[in-house]
Amino acid sequence: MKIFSAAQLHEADKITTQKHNITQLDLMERAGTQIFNWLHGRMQGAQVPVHIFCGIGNNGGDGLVVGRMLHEHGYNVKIYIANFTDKRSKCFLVNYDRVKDVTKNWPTLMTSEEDFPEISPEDIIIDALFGIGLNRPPEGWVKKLIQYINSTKSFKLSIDIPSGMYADKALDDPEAVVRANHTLAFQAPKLSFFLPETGKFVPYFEVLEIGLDPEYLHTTEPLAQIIAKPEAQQFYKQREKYAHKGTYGHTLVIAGSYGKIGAAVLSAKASYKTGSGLVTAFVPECGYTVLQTAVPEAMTLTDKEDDLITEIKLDFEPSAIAVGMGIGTKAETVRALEKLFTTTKSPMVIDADALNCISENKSLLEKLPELSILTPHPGELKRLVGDWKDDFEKLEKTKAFAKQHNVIIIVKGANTIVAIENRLYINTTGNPGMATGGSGDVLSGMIAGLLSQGYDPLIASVFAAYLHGSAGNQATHTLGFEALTASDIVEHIGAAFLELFAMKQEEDKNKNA
Ligand SMILES: NC(=O)C1=CN([C@@H]2O[C@H](COP(=O)(O)OP(=O)(O)OC[C@H]3O[C@@H](n4cnc5c(N)ncnc54)[C@H](OP(=O)(O)O)[C@@H]3O)[C@@H](O)[C@H]2O)[C@@H](O)CC1
Ligand SMILES: [K+]
Repeated sequence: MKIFSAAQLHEADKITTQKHNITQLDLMERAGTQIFNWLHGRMQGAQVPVHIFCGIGNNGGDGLVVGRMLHEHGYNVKIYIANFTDKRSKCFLVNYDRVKDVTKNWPTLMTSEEDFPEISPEDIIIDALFGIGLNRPPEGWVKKLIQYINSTKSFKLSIDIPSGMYADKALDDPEAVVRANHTLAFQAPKLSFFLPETGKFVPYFEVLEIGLDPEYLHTTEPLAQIIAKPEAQQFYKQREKYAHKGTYGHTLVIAGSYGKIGAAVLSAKASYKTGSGLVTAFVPECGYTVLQTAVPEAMTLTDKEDDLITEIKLDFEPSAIAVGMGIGTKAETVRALEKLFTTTKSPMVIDADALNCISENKSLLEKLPELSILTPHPGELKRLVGDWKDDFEKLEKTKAFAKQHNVIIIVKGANTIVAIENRLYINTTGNPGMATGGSGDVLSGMIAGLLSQGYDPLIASVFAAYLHGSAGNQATHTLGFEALTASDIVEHIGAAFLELFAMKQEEDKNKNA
């Protein structure tokens, strides 16, 4: 699924009305009807008081359509217009009149704090104050209204976007955003839903299709793309019946130093569990017995040094390499990395301390093989691309860095984001339990495991991020968040593959029935 900017959504709106010979009002009716259907399906006529707060733009117009339909269906609804300016939109005005046609309970015009209504904790609030047309932070009594809404214990449903938040830029005033329990976004989610500073205002959302012009949506380069189950299903390559272990590549995991050999164990195991035919771990001498015991399937090569990696000597050509987990940043290790980068042709995942080595020795960047995959957490990313003022600038800097150095960057976080050239892919799986030591080592091993099997670097990146989050989600079914460890993620990689097609099998069964 694609994510569009506010400007693109306005453009899509315009093109849809022109090409499909419908009016803006028809589109608003569609949008409002979708929200009404969502509510009606859940409320089933319940007489819970519903308070709809409308602005004077088209988001407010949507609120009026919902209010009219709720009235028509006998719901207990009260509509308020936050009358902060006289510049009401055309569609707002038409729908304002239409409400008056169906009820004597006319909308209340609010012009100051004195007009704020009483709201009980059991009531429902619908927030239609501002949509994607917000162009400055809400101020004065309108900001107070948002804070008043937030102070209630009522369930808050935002239409299209929580009012006070922009679709595609940083918040101006976090005190002036509706803290919605749920958001129903039209046609596509907004980029701000997925970034830490703004996403916290959108704990849950659903997308409602409103039939914007398919050609525009298909051909327009989006701000970002969402990787959810339908996309992940398409990435999967079926294994061949006559395959042998050589068919699925030989992954090399270069990891570990004294006290951090576990990073190599997790990564090597994850490569195997993701389907790599063979896995070799290259570790300092002190890791030999650990590896042979903890991952008997893996072959182990060791450095001449006991406690760190100083020279990577290989006796085979790896199909893919994951390097950096727990290796430290000593000068000898940096030299070993430099040699690796300049001599190897294998696709490569560069993680953790290897990234820190690069940050401290920027000349290494020029030596990276093309389309190497860098997997920084926020601290490592900052050391690579420099500081940022907000999440949106972080993405811009990341994209610029990826383009400049012809690499793929996987920004790890609640929504892991993959950047390549000017494009962004946002992962949707994962959970807070996965913020645990070793989780990243598992991801690196998984990406390399997919690379070894011939997945191209971009697909390996986005698919591994999806499977990694999905494995973490599977693990929570029996463990919850707190008890989840990186080893549990590894143990649930199989379940993540199975889950990928679980629904599809059900659908196929239904189709054949
Ligand atoms: N995408 C689609 O295809 C469809 C979209 N639809 C809906 O339209 C919504 C977008 O509507 P919209 O463009 O009218 O903007 P919206 O947010 O309602 O109003 C903003 C208005 O308020 C003003 N204003 C701005 N900031 C302000 C502030 N801080 N404090 C005070 N005033 C402020 C600003 O005017 P200004 O004062 O700047 O002249 C502007 O006029 C969208 O979210 C969705 O719900 C559906 O109906 C159908 C299909
Ligand atoms: K809203």
